[in-house]
Order: sequence, then structure tokens, then C-alpha cells
Amino acid sequence: MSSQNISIGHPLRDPELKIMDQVVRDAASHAQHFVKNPPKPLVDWTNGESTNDQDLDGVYGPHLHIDSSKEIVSSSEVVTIRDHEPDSRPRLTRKPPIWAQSRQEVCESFDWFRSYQGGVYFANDIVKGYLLSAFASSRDIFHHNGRLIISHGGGKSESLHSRDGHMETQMAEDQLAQDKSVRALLRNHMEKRPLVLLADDRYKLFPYNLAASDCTYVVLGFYYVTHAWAESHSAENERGRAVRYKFAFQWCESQGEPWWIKQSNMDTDSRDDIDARRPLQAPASAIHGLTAVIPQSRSAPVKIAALVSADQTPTALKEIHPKCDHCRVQVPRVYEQGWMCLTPSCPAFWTMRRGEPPGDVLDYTANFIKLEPVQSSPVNLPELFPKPPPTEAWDDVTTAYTFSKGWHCRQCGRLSSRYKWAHWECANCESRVWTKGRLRRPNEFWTQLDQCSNHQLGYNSGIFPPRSEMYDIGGARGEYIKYILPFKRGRIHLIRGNPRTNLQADLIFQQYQTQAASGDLPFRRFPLRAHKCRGILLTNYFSQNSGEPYQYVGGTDNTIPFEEAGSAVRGALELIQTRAQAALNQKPEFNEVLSAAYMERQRMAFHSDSERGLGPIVASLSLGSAAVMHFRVHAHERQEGEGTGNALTLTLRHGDVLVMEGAAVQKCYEHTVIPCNFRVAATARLIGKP
Ligand SMILES: O=C(O)CCC(=O)C(=O)O
Repeated sequence: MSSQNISIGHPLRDPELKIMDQVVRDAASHAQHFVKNPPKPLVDWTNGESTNDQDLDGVYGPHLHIDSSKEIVSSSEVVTIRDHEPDSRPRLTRKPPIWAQSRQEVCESFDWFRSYQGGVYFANDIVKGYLLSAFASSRDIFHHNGRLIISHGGGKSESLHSRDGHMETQMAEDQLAQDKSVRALLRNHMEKRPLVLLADDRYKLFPYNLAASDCTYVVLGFYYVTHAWAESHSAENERGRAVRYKFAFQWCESQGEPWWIKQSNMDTDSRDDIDARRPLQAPASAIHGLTAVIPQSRSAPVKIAALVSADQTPTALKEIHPKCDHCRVQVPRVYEQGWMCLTPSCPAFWTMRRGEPPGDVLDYTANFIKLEPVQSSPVNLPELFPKPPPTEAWDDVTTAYTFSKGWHCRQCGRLSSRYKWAHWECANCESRVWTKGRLRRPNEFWTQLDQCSNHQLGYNSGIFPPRSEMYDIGGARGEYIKYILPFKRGRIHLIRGNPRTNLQADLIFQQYQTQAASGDLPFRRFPLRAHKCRGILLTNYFSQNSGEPYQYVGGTDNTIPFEEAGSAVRGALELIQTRAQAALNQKPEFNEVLSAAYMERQRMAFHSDSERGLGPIVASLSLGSAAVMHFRVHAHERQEGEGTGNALTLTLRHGDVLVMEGAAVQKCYEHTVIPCNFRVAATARLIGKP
């Protein structure tokens, strides 16, 4: 297509002068236009569609995945104190039934634990999973070969944080029975609900060296909370003490023998190597969700002032346990050194009968750490093992949320994220599961168009309300909107597609789907450079880079030349170039295309395209589902009086081309894209050759 038959708005003679002219001249008509056509509210479709992944936003966070020219350190990255002593524990000789190398793999594949940062995963006030990790306190135990585990949980411990480049200690605070995770653990205890214990390689009480076995996380199995009580611990805070809750977890016997005990029985086997292909067999009950038997508490649940009244303590137990003279609450004797009141609100808390505090060295009574006898009537134990991933869907749509989740490899026990578009693949043994879906047509997403307007300008954004003009490309007419950013920060152009101009976009959308499904276009999720999560954290979308290497997605290793990229990428580049030329009135040069594919609920977090050597024009084509794109000013670029929220929110629809013009757009703003559903985007840039 030649440049003669392209025109958008008025050609610019001197771009900067022209902008100012136009702003003044058109102010009145802009205002009139918006009074007549008030924008409909923009909908962020992902609102209320929580993935139920606890604290995921904090993990991806802002500023975390762009600008490879600088070393990025999150301002609030939590750094865990590491124990550097040599680890003499043996390696595992078999892989555990369920294990992973990153927190993301666990959270995306194992429904019993989806907390990216905390150690307790709960939903509706019930704990589903509990992670045993570093900071074991002196009285935490792994007893009876791990059939009884005592751990202090629920957060608020002392921790080291990196803030603005400096390490600082966050003081330990008192835990309260009402704290969310403590409250949920207490509820599991009182309702006798099983939960799943996991351990990571920092949990020093586990008998095997997990790090040396390449397992960062292992799933132990189902446990009941058989005791819960509060203690006073010495702590690095002003009082020198903090209230901490402790929980005793007992193995659910119907799961059979714990896998690490089986492992130790096999340790006579002198093989040195870990057999990656043969995980230990999980007990049948754990796999099939058969029946379990609940341990009967010989000891009464400790009264937690706000949650349990003394009257709830079974009568038989009142005789067994002593009562506190002050609060009249019955509690078992936990430590050999003497009976203590364990009610934090009582003046006698953590004192012995004569009112004296116990020392720091305490030993559990043999009676307290005996395994509880199990109840005779069995109850159903839920399914522990993740279901195999779905290979088909009733509507043949294989980009729904469930297809983006991770999976559990039955061959080697590894949990893996879905990191390849074309299929699930085990990150350890490379086993694969294929899925077959149908191509999606652009008109399936048309109904989304009613939900939103073109744009929304943020409070005090300084962006002047734009005027919508018509473009004419090769006889096809469409709408074109130009946003002039304040303080000479550049311009953003939205060139809207429509059914009359979208034939090429429709074809490219189809080609992308075919080539991604066959693996010809190797879409995958790449590791982020900086984040707050243990292990690798993959992007929350799939991508593929063509042309020049783009460091942001792995550089040379993950880039294919345009000649090998296939018709979808080349077609997208051509369409972007034609439309962008119409907007800019000059032919932009591009030598790189990053194609991004989003399954349902995936998104691209806030970032700027500010990699070193990047040209000033970045342009993208949207295909498939609509998406919301937010721009906000970098905090360090914010001018006095300028708003702190989103400065500009756009709706990107199928066939739209968005052009960001000027290096200052990237320097001063960051952007995020939140698709409503399955979507593909191709973003073209000019990358300077070193
Ligand atoms: O339109 C999209 O999906 C996101 C494009 C983008 O922000 C990028 O590639 O940097």
C-alpha cells in the first residue's frame, strides 16, 4: 500500500507547533463532543474474577519486570535470613510424590496451597495449606518420624526487609487469635478439618536435604491440628517478648506411611543419583480421597479467649487438665518444667503455678507429644493429588482459566506451570499433555464492546480531551484518536479497527492461533528478572519474539528471525506499519515484534518499554478479546499537582493499533494491559544494534 492513499486528520507541517495550534483551536469542539457523548465507564473485567491466588499482585507488583538496562530491586522485597551452616542431611534417593522448584509452580498447580508470600493458605477462614519453612523456633519439633509436627505459625515474626537498598529488621509483633491466619488455624483445630503440610528446603527439621535433591518444595500430606496454644517468646522488639501461637499437627493415618519414611527404608540402596523418573508412590488413600480417621484430642482445645468459652470444654476433660486460678481456663500441661496458663489476655499468662515465668529451655511432656488415638468412625479425606489437566472443553475453547493452570506430572511428581502455549510440559522429565481446541473468531468478542468507551482521562492527568477523527486507509474508513500528553511527554494514538477495516486483522488472528497451537510459533512464558517470589517467576502471559533480540524476554536465545516467524508475525508487522504511518504521517521503522498471547485472566503488569537502545516509537496491534490499558506516571516523574492514579485508560479492541510516540512516553509513564479474555497482541519496536 502506498503512502498516497493514507491520510489521518490533517498532515503536520511542524509537528510541535501543529499540536499547540490544534489544541487551542479544537478545545471548544472537544468539550462539546464530550458533553454530547459522555464516556461510558470503563470496565476492568478482571475485577471480581479473583484467581484466588493469595497475594499474587504483591508478587508481580509494579516496576518489577522491565528495563533490563538497570538492576531492579523491589523496594519492599522480603529477604529471608539464610542459614549458611553446611547441611549434613542426606539427599533424597527418590523424588517425592508431589514436589516443585518454585513457589509459582506450587500455587498454579496445587489447589491446597496458593499463597505466594505467606506461609498459611486459607480460604473462607479455613486453612487449606501450611508451609514449614525457615525460622523454626527452638520448640518446633518433627517428631514420630514427622507424624507429629509442632510449628509456630501465623506471621508477624521478626524479618529482614530490603527497603530503598538498605536492610532493615521488622520487629516481631504479638500474634492475636483474631489475626486472619491464626484464626483460620484455630478454626481447623476446633472443626477437626484436615489441612495439607508442605515443607521447603529451608525447613531444617525435615530429615532430608531438599535443596541438594533439587526439590525446593515438597508436599508432606494431610494433617489434623491436634493442639493449638499461645506462648510468650523472647523477641527483638521494645518489650523483648511477643505472643506466638503454636500448632501441633498430626499425620492422618489413613494415608498410610509417610513417603519420607518409605524413602528412609530404601536408603540402604546405595545408588547415589536421584531417580528423577520414579517418584515414591503416594498412598492410595491420598490419591483417591478415601477415608481418614481423626485423632481424638485427649487434651481439650486450648481456650482462645474470643473464640471458645470454657463451657465448651468437654466435661471429661475438665478433670484431666488444670484450671488457671485467674482466668479459669483449662489447659493441658505442655512442658515438663511446669504447668502454665496459656491465655494471652490473662495476667497469669506464661507463668507457672507460683507466678514465676518459665525459662527459655523447655521440654515437652511425654504425654503431650504422644500421638493421639484415632477416632473409630472414619471421615472422608479430600483429594490431595491435583487432577490431570483438561485436554478438551465442552465448547472447544482451550484458553479458559483452567487451561492456564499448572499440572502435576504423575511420572516424576513435579508440579509445573503451564509454560508452553502448545501443551503442558513437565519441567523435570518433559512428559507432555496435549490439548485440542478450536479457532476463535473475532465476532465472539463483539458483545464486550458494549461494556466500555474508548477512554477515560485520570484526575489531574493534564491530558487534554482528544477529538475523534476519521482515517482513510485504502478506501476503508475508521476512527482515530490522538492523546497529547502534558509537559511535552509525547503522544499516544489509538487507531480503531472496525468490521470494514478488519479483514487483515481477522486473518492474522486466525494465523496466530494456528501457528501457536502447532508450536510453529513457540509461545511461552518467560522468567521475570526481578520479583518477590522464591524460585523462578514466569510472566503472566505467553510471548514470542521475532526480529531483533529483545532482552526483556530472554534476548537472543528466545528470538527467531522474521523469515522463520511465519505469516502471522509478518502480517502483524505490515498492518502495524501501515496504520502507524497513517497516524504519524511518516513511515516508522521497526525491526522487532513481541507477540503476546493471553489466556483468560492473564495480563501484563505495569512496565515501560524503556530497554536501552529502543527507538522512540512503539506500536501494537490488538487481536481477539478487548483489553483495558492503563497508563500512569512514574512516581519520580510526577509534577506538582499531577494525579497519582491512572492518567489514561484506553480500551483496546480487535483490530486496533496503538502507537506510543516519543521516548518520553516510556520515560515518564508505565503501562499495563488487562485483557478481558483470550487475546493476542503484536508490539513492534526498533531495537538499536549494539
Ligand atoms: O497490548 C499488549 O498486550 C501489551 C503490549 C505491551 O505493553 C508490550 O509489549 O510491552
